[in-house]
Parts: sequence; C-alpha cells; structure tokens
Amino acid sequence: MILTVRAIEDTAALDALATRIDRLEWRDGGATAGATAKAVKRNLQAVLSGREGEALHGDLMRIVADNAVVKAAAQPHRFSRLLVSRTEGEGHYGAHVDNALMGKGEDRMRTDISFTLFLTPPAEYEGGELVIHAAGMTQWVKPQAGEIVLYPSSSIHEVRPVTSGCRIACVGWIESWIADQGQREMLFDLENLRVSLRTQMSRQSAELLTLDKTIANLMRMWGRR
Ligand SMILES: O=C(O)CCC(=O)C(=O)O
Ligand SMILES: [Fe+2]
Repeated sequence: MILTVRAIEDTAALDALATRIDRLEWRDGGATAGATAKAVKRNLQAVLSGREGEALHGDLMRIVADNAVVKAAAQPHRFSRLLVSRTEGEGHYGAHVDNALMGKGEDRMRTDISFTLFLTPPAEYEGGELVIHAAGMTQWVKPQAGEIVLYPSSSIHEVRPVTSGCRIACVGWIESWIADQGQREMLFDLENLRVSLRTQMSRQSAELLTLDKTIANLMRMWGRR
C-alpha cells in the first residue's frame, strides 16, 4: 500500500519550518546510507544534532507520529531518527532498497514502512519525484508540501534528479506492530470502516461493539514486536 497523507495544513507552518531548515548545516547525504545505497545517493543532509536541530527533529517527529492516519495505516511500534534532505542541481537518489535493520543497541529496529514528508511545494522544483517500484507496477509521486507518502520498505525506490529548484524533504522509517503489509492493510480498512460507522450509529451499538472486538482481536493475533 502506498498512501499519501495530508499532515501540515497551513502555509504559515510550512514557511516557519522552511526558515528553520534554512539555518541548519548540511553534509553529504552519502554518510547515512547503507553500503549499496551510498553509491547512488547524491544529496545533502541536515545536521540535526545541535539544539535547534534537535528541536526541529522533535517537531517533525510529532507531525508524523501524532497523525491519526499514519497511526491507523502504520500501527507504529518504533520510529527511526528522521533525516532532512536537500536535493538540487541534478541531485538524486538512484534505485535502492532501504536497510532492513536500522539503529544500534536499544534503538535497533526492523524497517517495515518508509515515509517522506514533502516540505517544498511541487511548483518550486522540477524532477525530484519519488518513484516506487512495487510488484508489477511503478508509482511516481510528487505531492503537495505538507503531505507524507508512506510506502513499504521492502520496495525498490528512487528519487529522480532535481533539474531545477531545490527539494527539501524529511524521511524516516517505521517498525510496525503488524509486520505483514497485507494484514496492516486489512486493519486499516477496518479502522476506516469504524470511523465512518461512528458517524452513523451509536458507539454502543452491537454492530460497532463487534467491530471493536474484531479489530482488537486481530491486533492481538497479528501484533508482534
Ligand atoms: O527523499 C525521498 O523521498 C526518499 C529518500 C530515500 O529513499 C532514503 O532516504 O532512503
Ligand atoms: Fe530509500
């Protein structure tokens, strides 16, 4: 499942983030890629370790992790550290697969879902599409600024060369309670059904209680760290 979620609604909030990101220091993006991905990665990455960088990291994390649709679609157990990348002047990230395991020690995690929070309006740069090669079909995405694209970490994907302008994006990974993407999709469908039925009937109705029970029991059956 490839999903686009609107996460930042107002342009003032996007402008404020852009201003903060502008003040950060940038390094070669190759430093944070796995061995094979490094060879195809041509972009810059913000240093998020300073005081302002950490504050920004916290705010970006809240934008993603507190989003109700992200929660329902991804069933997150753990989030990776986020990266903020800048791609310009023919910069790109060639076809690659993300590392299956990331982080060290306590933070070691499996990557089930990859996501990109797009921070630049699409009219401000050419190219820079995120291209996801799912089984049997290829999807090109270049959404609005403030939208998050979630896609399976198991897919081959790439960022097309940015031929003019500059593309700023925030990327990260999720370890889900539900490792299997088919099971995750079924739970997401049921969750959406529940939200829609709640607008039509009482929460205490037998139908909604049965749905609550089924969702909870499927989570118990499929939920794994
Ligand atoms: O910038 C993007 O949209 C995706 C970046 C990516 O694939 C990665 O960092 O592994
Ligand atoms: Fe990637």
